[in-house]
Amino acid sequence: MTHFPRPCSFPARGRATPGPPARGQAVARLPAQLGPLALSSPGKTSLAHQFVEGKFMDCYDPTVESTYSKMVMVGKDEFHLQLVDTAGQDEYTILPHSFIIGIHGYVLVYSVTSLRSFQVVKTLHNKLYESRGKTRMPVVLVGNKADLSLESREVKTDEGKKLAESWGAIFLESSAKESQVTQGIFTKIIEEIDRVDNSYGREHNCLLM
Ligand SMILES: Nc1nc2c(ncn2[C@@H]2O[C@H](COP(=O)(O)OP(=O)(O)OP(=O)(O)O)[C@@H](O)[C@H]2O)c(=O)[nH]1
Repeated sequence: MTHFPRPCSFPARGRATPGPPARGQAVARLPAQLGPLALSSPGKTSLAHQFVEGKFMDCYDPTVESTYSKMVMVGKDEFHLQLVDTAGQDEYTILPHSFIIGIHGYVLVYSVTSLRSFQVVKTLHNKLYESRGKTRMPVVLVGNKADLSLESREVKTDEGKKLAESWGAIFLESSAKESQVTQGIFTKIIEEIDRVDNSYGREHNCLLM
């Protein structure tokens, strides 16, 4: 039997379009797959919510677009992370400029229980890479819902690992139910943004420091 998660009782998440990033801000996006049904939704909002609020939401509303803000300490440095949780994507989505301009890094989320979501992140990565002029881009690939039973798994850990390797990206499996694992995703993307940015040279350092 197909299980549809209950809708969230609070008002649907609204649109909050981010402005250009200020100095010292790191902006990360979570584009993922189109999710008219919760079953095909990999858990971007749940990860963002766990990261910012420290809670797991066991309900589902399709995301429009939301922006979260959080100060994050990585090592001795403090970052102001602006996080854009995007509406679900699919392989036919034409990426808007706002996905590219002023965005420092991407957390690409698929669900380990959905092969389709894995295929969609591949397409999304290609589109982002092309749109950004094939420059290095900080990416963390996340296989979410790893807490679900082995029988429901459609993407093996190794497949995720290999894909991330082929991109030169970081790979993690996660469960939005687990606070520490979720925090780890955002620490990694900040470290990755910092690493890639530093390797460009001093001028770009200014944007992040
Ligand atoms: N078991 C389990 N369920 C999860 C996890 N992450 C999210 N979910 C559930 O999956 C459903 C969809 O989660 P969302 O966070 O709304 O997914 P989304 O990617 O933002 O979805 P769209 O807005 O459609 O793009 C919800 O019912 C969540 O409770 C997880 O790590 N484990």
